Amino acid sequence: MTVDYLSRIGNLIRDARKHRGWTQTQLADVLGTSQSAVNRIEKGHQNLTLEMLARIGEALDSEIVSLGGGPVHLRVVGGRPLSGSIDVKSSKNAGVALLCASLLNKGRTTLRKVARIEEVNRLLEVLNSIGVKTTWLNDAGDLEIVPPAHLDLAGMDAAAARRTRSIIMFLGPLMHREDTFDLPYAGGCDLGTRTVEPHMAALRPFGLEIKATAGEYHAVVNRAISPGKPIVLTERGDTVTENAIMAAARFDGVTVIRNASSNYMVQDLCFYLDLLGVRIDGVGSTTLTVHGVADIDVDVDYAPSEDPIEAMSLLTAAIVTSSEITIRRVPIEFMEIELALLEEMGLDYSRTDEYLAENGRTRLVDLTTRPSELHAPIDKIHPMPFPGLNIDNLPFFAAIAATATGQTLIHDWVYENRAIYLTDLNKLGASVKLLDPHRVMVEGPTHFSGAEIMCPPALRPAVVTLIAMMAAKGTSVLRSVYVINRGYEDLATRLNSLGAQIETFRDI
Ligand SMILES: CC(=O)N[C@H]1[C@@H](OP(=O)(O)OP(=O)(O)OC[C@H]2O[C@@H](n3ccc(=O)[nH]c3=O)[C@H](O)[C@@H]2O)O[C@H](CO)[C@@H](O)[C@@H]1O
Ligand SMILES: C=C(OP(=O)(O)O)C(=O)O
Repeated sequence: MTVDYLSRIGNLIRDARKHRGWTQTQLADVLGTSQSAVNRIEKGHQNLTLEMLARIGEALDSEIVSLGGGPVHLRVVGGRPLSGSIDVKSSKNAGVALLCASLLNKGRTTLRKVARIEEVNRLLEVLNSIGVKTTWLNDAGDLEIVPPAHLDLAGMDAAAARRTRSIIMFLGPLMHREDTFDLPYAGGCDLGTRTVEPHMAALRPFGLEIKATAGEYHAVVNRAISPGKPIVLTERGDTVTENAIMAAARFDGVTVIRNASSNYMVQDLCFYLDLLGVRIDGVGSTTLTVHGVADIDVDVDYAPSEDPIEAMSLLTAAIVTSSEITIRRVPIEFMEIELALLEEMGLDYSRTDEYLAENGRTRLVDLTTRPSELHAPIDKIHPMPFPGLNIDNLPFFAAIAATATGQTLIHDWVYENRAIYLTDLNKLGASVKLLDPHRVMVEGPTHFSGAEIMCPPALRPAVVTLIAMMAAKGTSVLRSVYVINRGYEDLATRLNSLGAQIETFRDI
């Protein structure tokens, strides 16, 4: 290996170790070596065997290099303006909720234009392993789901289940089918600890008791227990609301859920359940009244709405590359605050009149961006449960703030371990200062320049890094991008259709 290659690998190992939150000593302990050896490796001063590389990759849960069949990387030639139009795809978060909700129905569910993303693939693997028949009907992403009379829960593909957090949404539907069942712990992005306690509290009034031991949730349903009063969620979380709704959907009675999330994926779930005969009053508000039905056996066809987070991602790509593009099919109700803030920062754009999504409910517009001189907002930027600036859209403001003149404070109060990944933008020439685990100060404007970076193990920060690379002069490499494919379908190809130059590659 040449010295240059060794130092590149060393940098990737250092990034992967830091993403894990480990010190050099912690990594050394796992590898059975010394801290000084790890230090030499990271500096590129140590020859490495392939075996050692594989052990490091395993320890850090991040394949540093691989031979064929391994992780996918992206090579980005930046500094190219974008042009043309692009359609927003349906959302990951409605997609996964509806896959879980299909378990409430004995009949066939057909979902239209489901985003073909890794998160969906993992859930399909889980569903198939327990006996659910799923078929992609065409290239448009129409998906047919036919549940079996009896689920084979013992056959569950635990490895696939552990790679998603969405598996947590099996709790609500499964409690109607089984008296006892086990589920692997929910996984997903590395964003710090994400509690499941609110899920347990929301489902307890329906008689579901969950014990967590040895990497599994053990669920027992006591059918003598039913909610006698409104269920008050302790957090206005999206998946916890969905679990409560799915528990209520087949509870033979009326359930009131307060402090419910009214976010986009919750609305899609309610619209789907409506087609199944479950009436839900208050959709779009924080009090939902669910009129459950004990048995659901309906052949149903539903088209989940477009993804506001993908819309924000595309908008960010346009802003940081100073481009004029049209983003079609933007679910405007879930982007209004983001757009209001961007207007305040000086974004010049236009929008069409509203039209309806295929679900007949969600309001869409097309947005056309124009190159703009942005300035930092006066106040800090922070997310809130809907209606607020979307929690998943917050990271995009780091890249936008980096192109704006002045200092922007971004406060990510929600996730314990997400703001830190935004400092990866510094490798591309930005000035992002981590003030504490939840706040970063971004100083712009930035002239991004290319770099090789290990993908942060969190979806949105990873896409923010990719987008900054599109604005960076020169060539960048983003390594191990599974996490991006978890939430975006064919992102590189679709950005290329707008004029980006992103090549997908693997190691030899
Ligand atoms: C499959 C899916 O739909 N995933 C979304 C869902 O995950 P999900 O619903 O699983 O989100 P979590 O329950 O993990 O909530 C995210 C974090 O926010 C905190 N929290 C949330 C609400 C609240 O009122 N107070 C509070 O403190 C939670 O403690 C947690 O730390 O919602 C998240 C927050 O919008 C999004 O990032 C995810 O994309
Ligand atoms: C955190 C996210 O999703 P998940 O709940 O799937 O981890 C996200 O979409 O940014």
